[in-house]
Amino acid sequence: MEPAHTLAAPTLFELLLQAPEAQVEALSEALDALDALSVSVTDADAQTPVEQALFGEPGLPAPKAGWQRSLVQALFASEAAACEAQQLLRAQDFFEGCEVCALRPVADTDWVRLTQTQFEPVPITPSFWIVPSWHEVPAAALQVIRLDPGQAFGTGTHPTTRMCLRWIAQQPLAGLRVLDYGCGSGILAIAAAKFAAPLVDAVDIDPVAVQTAQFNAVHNQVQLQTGLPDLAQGPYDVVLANILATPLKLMAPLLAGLVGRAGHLVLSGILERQASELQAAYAPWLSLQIADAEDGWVLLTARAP
Ligand SMILES: C[S@@+](CC[C@H](N)C(=O)[O-])C[C@H]1O[C@@H](n2cnc3c(N)ncnc32)[C@H](O)[C@@H]1O
Repeated sequence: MEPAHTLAAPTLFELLLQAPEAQVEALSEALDALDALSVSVTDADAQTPVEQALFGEPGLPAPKAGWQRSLVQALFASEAAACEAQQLLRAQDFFEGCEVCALRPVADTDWVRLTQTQFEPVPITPSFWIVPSWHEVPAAALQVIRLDPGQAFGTGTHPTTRMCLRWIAQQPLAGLRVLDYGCGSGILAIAAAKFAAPLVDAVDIDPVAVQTAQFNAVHNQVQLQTGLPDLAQGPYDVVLANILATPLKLMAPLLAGLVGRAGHLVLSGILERQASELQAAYAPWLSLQIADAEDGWVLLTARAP
């Protein structure tokens, strides 16, 4: 078994938010997208005279996602991930009316067990799997990325990552130059290299993600050029970016400008209801279409002329 370098940190970090009922669902989905290990919602007014009970019919889900004032607790594997989630959430339109109550370490005495039980091998296609280092490779897995959950987003368990991976697995990438913008763990860049792309750049604003991507590339026997965003110098045949909708909108001129002639732009991290805003933001350069959808998230792709 390979050493699981990312399991060394014994502490989880809690991001505690207060949110009005209408925002709880969007907030929980976004925390999930930001690689929270778990998200739980409780009544902010519990044990007070205005406490509300939420009862569903027996056998049916609760009638609402949250209480009038909900406490949303998300656990992260690192302080950096919790801080980044906080910053990205603050920039989202649905954060209005929400507030951050705490960002603090929480003791976790059985982190290895918790992590290992939460991350099983993930099939992307019947023959392409993401497999943690402590698992045997499933017999059906002909193409494999070995990846452990750690300090950077991207384990293959989230729909936004899975949709990008499915897209990569369907493309003839031989001879193409690929950029993974916002690489996190490097999972998309590693997949592109495994699916025959000869030149792959992976960039992130978070230096820990850059390091993690390089570590994961070495452990998967692929070559990536990793670095901070300045490393990205177009034109690329494929630009992949799985970031949230607000930063993707702001980065429209930059990302569209990195795509070469007949190149592909692949954007993820976008909720269904945000697709048209993104299409409008990129319209001066590229015509984004919905190429895939999963659990309320969409994958938007465009081909340059
Ligand atoms: C949702 S994670 C995606 C990770 C991985 N590519 C995947 O698909 O699972 C988004 C990543 O984008 C990075 N990021 C956020 N804003 C960025 C920006 N303006 N420039 C570069 N990277 C950014 C974050 O640090 C984070 O690692």
